[in-house]
Amino acid sequence: MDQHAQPSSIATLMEQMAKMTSQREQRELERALLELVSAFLQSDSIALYGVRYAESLPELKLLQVAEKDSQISPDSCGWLPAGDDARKAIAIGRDHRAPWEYGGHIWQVIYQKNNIIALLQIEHGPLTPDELGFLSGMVRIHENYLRLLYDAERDMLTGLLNRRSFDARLYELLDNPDYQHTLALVDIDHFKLVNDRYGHIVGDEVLLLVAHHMEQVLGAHAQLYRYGGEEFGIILRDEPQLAMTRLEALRENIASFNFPQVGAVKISMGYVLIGGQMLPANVVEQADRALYYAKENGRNQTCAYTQLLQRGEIAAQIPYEGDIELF
Ligand SMILES: Nc1nc2c(ncn2[C@@H]2O[C@H](COP(=O)(O)OP(=O)(O)OP(=O)(O)O)[C@@H](O)[C@H]2O)c(=O)[nH]1
Repeated sequence: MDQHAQPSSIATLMEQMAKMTSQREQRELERALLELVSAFLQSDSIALYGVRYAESLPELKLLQVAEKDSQISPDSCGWLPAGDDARKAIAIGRDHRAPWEYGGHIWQVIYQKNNIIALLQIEHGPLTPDELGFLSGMVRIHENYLRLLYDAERDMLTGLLNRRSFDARLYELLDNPDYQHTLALVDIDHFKLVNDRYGHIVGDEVLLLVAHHMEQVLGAHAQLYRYGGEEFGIILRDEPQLAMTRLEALRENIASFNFPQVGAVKISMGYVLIGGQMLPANVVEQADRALYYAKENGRNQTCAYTQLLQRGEIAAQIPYEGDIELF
């Protein structure tokens, strides 16, 4: 800790707190939390790590760092197995959510929906009761805002990302194409029949289970969205050939599952490489046309827009040139 640093005034802290609670994006919210804690504790080094589990062992990824003269860029850091101190802090954080001092650091876990998703590591000596209370309170406020952000971007029924997040992600990908991505649209076959025969609640259960299978089969390779109704969107970090293999694995996985009460449920999919299209609406339209073809030609299959085009099965799409979208 810097012995000569002046404690921040209440006015400065309130301003920092207002800044934190005005954030609408997770990374900005985390950045503001670090600034606030840094202003209050006058610590020379604070790091925020993301936490995930690989075969029940915690792994950490540096998300944000507030450090004097730091050369570290969080963007260059990947997931690494948690060190002994961090592992201990996470284990203690499961029962004890208050800040905890160990090995010259203060550790504080951050929860989201009963899971530890992040870990604060603050270089600091033992905290006074006031400092402990402040840090604890700030982290609770941060968690409340994380929850609001989480709910705003998710679908209530399936827990997948919602349509709003889908649109935002497509804009992002078309604006900054980094490496290849594929968009697939998924539609449950004859889903109306499920609702008609077994009722809406069973229909909801089918949607939930389909989402669960998507997470199980594609979770590590794709972002999953509930696009609307019984339709899902998948953005795969793969070129179309590999995407096809993964999508077929999903289709077969769902087709072989015995859905409670309903029995067999099938899905149809259409996909396209993201890139070169002018607007998100063009990408969606291309995937949708491949999906429509799959539906019209037997269902329970996966169709590629580009292949259908090359084979002359569908006509080329006329891009929406007049569709001016201002963002
Ligand atoms: N249970 C439930 N049903 C939904 C939900 N959203 C949309 N649906 C139903 O999904 C069904 C979609 O039916 P259709 O668009 O006719 O398509 P389909 O029966 O799946 O037939 P194909 O797509 O042609 O194979 C309708 O019955 C909607 O009421 C939901 O959140 N829960």
